[in-house]
Amino acid sequence: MEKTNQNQQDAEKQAAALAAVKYVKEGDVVGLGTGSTTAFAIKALGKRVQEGLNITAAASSVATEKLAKSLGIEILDLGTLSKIDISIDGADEFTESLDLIKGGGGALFREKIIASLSKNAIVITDASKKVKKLGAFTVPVEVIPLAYQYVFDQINLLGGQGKLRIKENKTFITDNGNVIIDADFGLIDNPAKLSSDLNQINGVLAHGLFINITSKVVMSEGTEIIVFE
Ligand SMILES: O=C(CO)[C@H](O)[C@H](O)COP(=O)(O)O
Repeated sequence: MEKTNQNQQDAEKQAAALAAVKYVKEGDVVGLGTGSTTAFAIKALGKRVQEGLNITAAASSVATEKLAKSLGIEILDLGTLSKIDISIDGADEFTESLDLIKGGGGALFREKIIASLSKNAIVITDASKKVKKLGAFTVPVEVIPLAYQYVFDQINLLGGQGKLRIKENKTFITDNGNVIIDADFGLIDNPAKLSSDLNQINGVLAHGLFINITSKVVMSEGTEIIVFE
């Protein structure tokens, strides 16, 4: 990506993050996603905390937990929570019907738990993430390692082309100790059906299709903030 485009995209990410952080209220339990857009939100939230806002938070990744703690945000154990008031997370793609592909950063499982627990699951994006149909971005599928080949073959039977995620010349391992298959299904006509088909494969911990979980998408485009809900 050219530098000016990158700067523009970062400015949009930050603007969406700042707009979303305004929804957080005193006393809220806040779910924190993972990624570069969410990092802008965590920093803005940290600032509000330093100014006196009382909140607690749940983190979707080790990286997010580390960043939040460094800013003075108290982190709760996700496994003990039955509800989250509001969550803020990014996405790799979204449609106007609020279906998403997530997991580019590999935190999809905990992100899905956080979004599922959230009364108000807010997604923040720059304008490049909005699509008519999901699927230009491959669907991340988190797989328990011993089921790798089985899941790979099942993805193939569903019409997908899987690829083991590699990062810095090594197999990418998630915070949960699993691997990720990035699955290319082409443009997806029926994301809800594909989501349910992937859920039924033994060995799949989670996949990056987020269907009917999101409350609103706060998107920044140029100088405008557009909210889809
Ligand atoms: O799902 C995610 C991590 O698992 C991220 O929210 C997604 O990849 C978007 O990342 P970024 O904000 O860096 O563009």
